[in-house]
Amino acid sequence: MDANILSLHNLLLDGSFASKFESENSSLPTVIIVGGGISGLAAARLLHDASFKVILLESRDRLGGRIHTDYSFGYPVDMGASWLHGVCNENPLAPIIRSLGLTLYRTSGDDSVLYDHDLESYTLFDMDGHQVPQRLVKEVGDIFKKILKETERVRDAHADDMSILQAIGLVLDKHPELRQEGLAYEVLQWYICRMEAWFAVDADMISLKTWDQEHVLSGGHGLMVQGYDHIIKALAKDIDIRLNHRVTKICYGSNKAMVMVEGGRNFVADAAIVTVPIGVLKANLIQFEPKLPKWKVASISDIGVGSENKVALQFDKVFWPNVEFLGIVAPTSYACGYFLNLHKATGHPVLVYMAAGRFAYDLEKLSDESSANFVMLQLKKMFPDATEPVRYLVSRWGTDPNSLGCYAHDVVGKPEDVYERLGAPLGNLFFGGEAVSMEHQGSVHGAYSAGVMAAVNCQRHVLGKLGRLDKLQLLPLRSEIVEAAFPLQISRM
Ligand SMILES: Cc1cc2nc3c(=O)[nH]c(=O)nc-3n(C[C@H](O)[C@H](O)[C@H](O)COP(=O)(O)OP(=O)(O)OC[C@H]3O[C@@H](n4cnc5c(N)ncnc54)[C@H](O)[C@@H]3O)c2cc1C
Repeated sequence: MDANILSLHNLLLDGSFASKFESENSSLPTVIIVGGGISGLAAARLLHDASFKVILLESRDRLGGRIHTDYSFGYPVDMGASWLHGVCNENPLAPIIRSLGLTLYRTSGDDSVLYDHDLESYTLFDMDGHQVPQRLVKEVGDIFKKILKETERVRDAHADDMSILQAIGLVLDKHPELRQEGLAYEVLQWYICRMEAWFAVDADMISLKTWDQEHVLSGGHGLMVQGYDHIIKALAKDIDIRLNHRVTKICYGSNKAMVMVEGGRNFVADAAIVTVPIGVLKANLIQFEPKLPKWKVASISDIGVGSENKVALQFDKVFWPNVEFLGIVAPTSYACGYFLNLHKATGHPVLVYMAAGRFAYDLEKLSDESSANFVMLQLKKMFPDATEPVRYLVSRWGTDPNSLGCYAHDVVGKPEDVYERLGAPLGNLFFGGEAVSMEHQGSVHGAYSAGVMAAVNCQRHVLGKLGRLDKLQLLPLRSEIVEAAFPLQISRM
């Protein structure tokens, strides 16, 4: 018997059918969306605008997921995503950003070896607080580029994948002239630290085969000056959203989908779209009935997830130089650190310390106060006269049960088709979320596109079942958003 029917049958038998279901007494096609991040909201928006009845279930008491704009400093500070990667009209988020009139502060142009920053936008310090000469920063940056270029030869020479750290080791064995010593070695470690931040894992976990294979959108990288959550609010307008609804079980198949939440309430619809983070899927926090097939389970375990955390410090006055990034170099990439200077982009006296990979997980072992103290020690190395922060915020993306990591990455030796398998629908169950994005995992625009794609596939499936395919509507957004013709507003002071 179909698992859905079996579940319904069991509920009828124990007499709890009527009380347990929030049944949709409507002739409209119905879809339940699990997760209220950008991906779930993009899916909800599309289906709502296509006249579907949509219910979005979100476990937290807020929307946005890994987009979290905090206002407790009195102005927006993004504790999750903060950059638009690809400041160009091809970015699927560009129409919404334009229509909302949001400003972007561009921190790098195309092809920066630091991904989201230009080489010259940094001021680096050594562990004793001495500023690293800018000439050295630039020279080592160019050497780092050469080393990375040489890793392409290592890739060509080896059929099996290896970590980028291993490949860098092989390059330095073959080209001892590229080896660095003393302060230059520490600056090189700092570049590796920045690379680790992009993937949110340490260099021994970054895949040599795929690290540079992403088709990065053009236009460089821009900070969302007014905060990312304006996009969330715009997408959420008029959607039936149920906060504090943690989904524990999803029954799917060929007829109805049934979604159960903590506390025993159930929701039934024609289909469901799951957009919870890959970390949540990995931890089996949601039970599926029937069980997910082996190939789907394997895709979940074959996709990696890393962590990144931020400690945002608000000061009463600015005591640091007017550069975009302040960094500390150290003998290992683990011990290197850096601060994003929000003052440069927003005018607010805020520094955001960013930690990635194993260090991000280790930081979560500390209390908020200890994290802030640790970060202040780093800052005081650079600026002995640094004042104490007025307020601070600390993220915990790695251990928060609603995220369990920051975003997906390719593991070393990644099987070819993991993302296709993760995204493949199962009957009336569809998968969205950043990890499903074929080309842009780990990004807001990738998550958005994955949500749109899941909604389009879901819409086709449901209308096909109802014999109403003529009603298929592929418009990804409300027409007033799509038609907004303002240019992207980009600045760099
Ligand atoms: C620190 C950090 C920095 C980042 N920086 C950038 C950046 O600068 N630029 C960029 O493009 N990307 C960045 N990213 C990545 C980007 O934030 C994500 O790729 C994107 O926001 C993911 O969206 P999503 O909808 O797929 O997932 P999420 O936003 O995580 O949404 C999933 C939702 O599901 C909910 N949920 C979980 N479990 C359940 C359950 N059982 N039942 C119901 N709901 C549940 C969660 O609460 C969450 O709201 C960053 C991420 C982090 C953590």
